[in-house]
This record gives sequence, C-alpha cells and structure tokens, in this order.
Amino acid sequence: MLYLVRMDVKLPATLAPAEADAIKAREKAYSQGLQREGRWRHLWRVVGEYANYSVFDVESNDELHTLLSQLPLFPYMQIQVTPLAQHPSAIASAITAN
Ligand SMILES: O=C(O)C[C@H]1C=CC(=O)O1
Repeated sequence: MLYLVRMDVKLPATLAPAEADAIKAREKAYSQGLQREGRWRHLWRVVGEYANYSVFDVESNDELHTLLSQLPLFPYMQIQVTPLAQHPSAIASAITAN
C-alpha cells in the first residue's frame, strides 16, 4: 500500500544544537535504512520549508504508524498521511503499486 506523507519539523528553540544534531543524525540513518529496504520510496524537500513529502510502501496502516512513530524526530513533527489508490487514467507511474 502506498501512502503520501507530509512531515513538518518544528524543533523547539530550547533544544541544544548538539542534541538537535544528534537527533538529525539518527533520523538520517533510520530513514536511509528504510529507503534501502524499499519501504520509504521517495523523500523530497518542500522548497523553503523544514518539511518533506515522502512516499511509503508498506503493508498496512499499523506498519506505517509504527514506522513513523519510531522516527527520532517524531516528537518534533507534525505528520499528515494520505493513502493512495490507483488512478484509472494513469498510463505510467514513477512508482509501481503492488
Ligand atoms: O529533514 C526532514 O525532512 C525530516 C526527516 C526526514 C528524513 C530525514 O532524514 O529527516
């Protein structure tokens, strides 16, 4: 199942820069692991914002929730999830649904 996910990151001003850097490093390693597994298919920066649009390919809502809630930046994110279905007029897609 494919999901479009928007993540907006809001780090508190009180968070020490070294702690913020450590969390971002863990986030990068975690996200790259999921990308290598093929479960995090796309990761795009939103121009001008500390936000991304991502496409996840997972088995269920529960799997996506588990995966998102384990993001190191999860406590500092607003997350919006949109489940995706096949469009009947699509002739090609950069991503292939199962
Ligand atoms: O920077 C972000 O958009 C937040 C997050 C998503 C992947 C990652 O490495 O950081």
